[in-house]
Amino acid sequence: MTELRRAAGAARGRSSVPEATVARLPLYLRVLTSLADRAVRTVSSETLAKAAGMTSAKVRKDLSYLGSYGTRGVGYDVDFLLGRIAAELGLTEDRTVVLVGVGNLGHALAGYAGFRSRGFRVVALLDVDPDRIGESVGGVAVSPLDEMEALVERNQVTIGVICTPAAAAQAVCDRLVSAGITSILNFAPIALSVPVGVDVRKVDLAVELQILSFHEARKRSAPATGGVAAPTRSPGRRAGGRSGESDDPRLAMVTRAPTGPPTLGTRGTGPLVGTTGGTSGAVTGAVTGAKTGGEAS
Ligand SMILES: NC(=O)c1ccc[n+]([C@@H]2O[C@H](COP(=O)([O-])OP(=O)(O)OC[C@H]3O[C@@H](n4cnc5c(N)ncnc54)[C@H](O)[C@@H]3O)[C@@H](O)[C@H]2O)c1
Repeated sequence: MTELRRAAGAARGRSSVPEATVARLPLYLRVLTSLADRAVRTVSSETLAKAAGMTSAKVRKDLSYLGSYGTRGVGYDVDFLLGRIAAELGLTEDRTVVLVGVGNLGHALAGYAGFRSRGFRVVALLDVDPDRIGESVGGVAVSPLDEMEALVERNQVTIGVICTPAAAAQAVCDRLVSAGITSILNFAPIALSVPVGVDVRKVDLAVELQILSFHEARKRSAPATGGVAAPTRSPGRRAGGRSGESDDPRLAMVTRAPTGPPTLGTRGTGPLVGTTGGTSGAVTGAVTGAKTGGEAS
């Protein structure tokens, strides 16, 4: 706890950290958490890089933004680094979440234990279907949509998850924003409009599959040597480490054709492949970049 307080204090005085680095912090957090669980006290940038699927140079650069330079020959203090990253990501306090639309997807998400273990507490489930009201999912009872405002206020919720059909999503979003929600995770296949100051992230697994399909197609059309397509390598293990390396951790777990695809969208806004570090498990990949006052397409 002292470690966390120290880290939170340091975070308050921080300079701005690049968005690409912020996107990689959940990956480091996951690796460090696993090391801490095994009572590992220090870690080298090389070990961290290998586990997170990127180069050690990038790890060192990223961590330098947090004021963590490590000790030569020793590495980084795992607990301290955990605290710094948690502070940077605002994870030193639990976040409450409201989920709207408790159908197939909403059920799966609401019952996902990984949210709580990472500091996200689903405190309210909302739906319009009278048959769902009162049902308990993950220990939380489904409430009527009409109770949204009261539940958001009572639980000081700032994050909303939308799992409704697309046709209902914008209205639900507007209502969430009016109720005080300032961050939205949208699963509905629709681009949401939100006022400035509200962040939206969109998850679309179909986009992920389409991108995997793209890579499958490229693998097949890649020039074969002796009848075998050239091997693909993960960015983190690429010799030299630089060529084709992405700043986005969502690409870190993807094997790609050696030449890499042409632009698949603007970094941070386009569809990217892989597993998002902060949302692995029930929510994987397909998270488009967050934008203040609008949704990435
Ligand atoms: N992003 C992805 O990768 C992904 C994957 C699967 C589904 N989806 C999308 O997620 C959404 C939910 O899919 P599903 O399979 O769970 O559908 P579903 O029909 O099983 O569930 C939708 C739920 O939303 C509720 N609902 C409808 N209108 C509402 C409103 N105005 N307010 C509150 N609740 C409302 C319904 O009563 C229902 O319980 C859909 O938009 C679907 O396209 C996205």
